Amino acid sequence: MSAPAEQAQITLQSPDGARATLLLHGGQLVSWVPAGGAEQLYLSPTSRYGAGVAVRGGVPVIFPQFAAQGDGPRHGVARTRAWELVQQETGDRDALAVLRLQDDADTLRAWPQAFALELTVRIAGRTLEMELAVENRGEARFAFQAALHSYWAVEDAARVVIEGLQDRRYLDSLRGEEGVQHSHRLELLQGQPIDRIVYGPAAPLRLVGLGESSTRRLLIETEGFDDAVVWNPGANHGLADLPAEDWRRFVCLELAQIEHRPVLDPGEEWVARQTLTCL
Ligand SMILES: O=P(O)(O)OC[C@H]1O[C@@H](O)[C@H](O)[C@@H](O)[C@@H]1O
Repeated sequence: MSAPAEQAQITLQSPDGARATLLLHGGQLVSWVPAGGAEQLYLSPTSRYGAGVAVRGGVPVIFPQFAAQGDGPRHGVARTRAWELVQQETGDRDALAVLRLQDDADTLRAWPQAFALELTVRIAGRTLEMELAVENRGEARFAFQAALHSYWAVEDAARVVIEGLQDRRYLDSLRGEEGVQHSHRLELLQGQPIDRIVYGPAAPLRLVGLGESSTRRLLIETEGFDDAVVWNPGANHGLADLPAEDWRRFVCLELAQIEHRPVLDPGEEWVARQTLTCL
């Protein structure tokens, strides 16, 4: 599914054939096709678009608040605003774009801090790199949360296994209970919702989709993000911007900074990355 043509978008194509599409709205990556591969991101065909709206799918940028863990808009102010393109380049082996968002009268009403975000997206071969930089451009210290809320396309969410979260403490956001995952593999339950914040996940993580004809493996590595979120709304989701059956079509595995909020003094910057490799 691609975003409507009237949405302002940037297309990246590396010489080896990898492709990606970013919307200026939300600075949101909505498509990544590695060289010789298939679409890796889920984008809801019934997503809404427009000012102030969150697009359902791709990789929304969550900042400065995760979910309802603060007084501001749910999942923050970055995913519902227009970003600007500040750089786009095609190299010998890669293609990249840098998008920027900074505070304005609207964001200051929602969160009274002067900030700048820069998102760098680079594709090459079967790899995608996303770097998020947060800068304090104001005169007061601030703390924040952030996440790259990635919707990975899968054949069947009920047949997905996530590896690499073993022995990690997690918060089950549906039950409000903490637990520890002991097993090496987290298997998603048939049609049941899952919503977990996993603290201090091991890197790398692996998302394994057991398809009818083949097994798909995505390797997820991070520098700078301490947490991960696993989310799927399950069969009875009731989400207006998601077709009833499409809970099967994706799993959100998001790298995030939730438990320990980075604190930035005026002029300071925080940077974190996620690198995906389609195995
Ligand atoms: O519907 P939203 O605001 O995009 O949020 C989707 C999901 O995002 C996940 O990151 C949260 O862990 C879930 O609790 C939430 O339901």
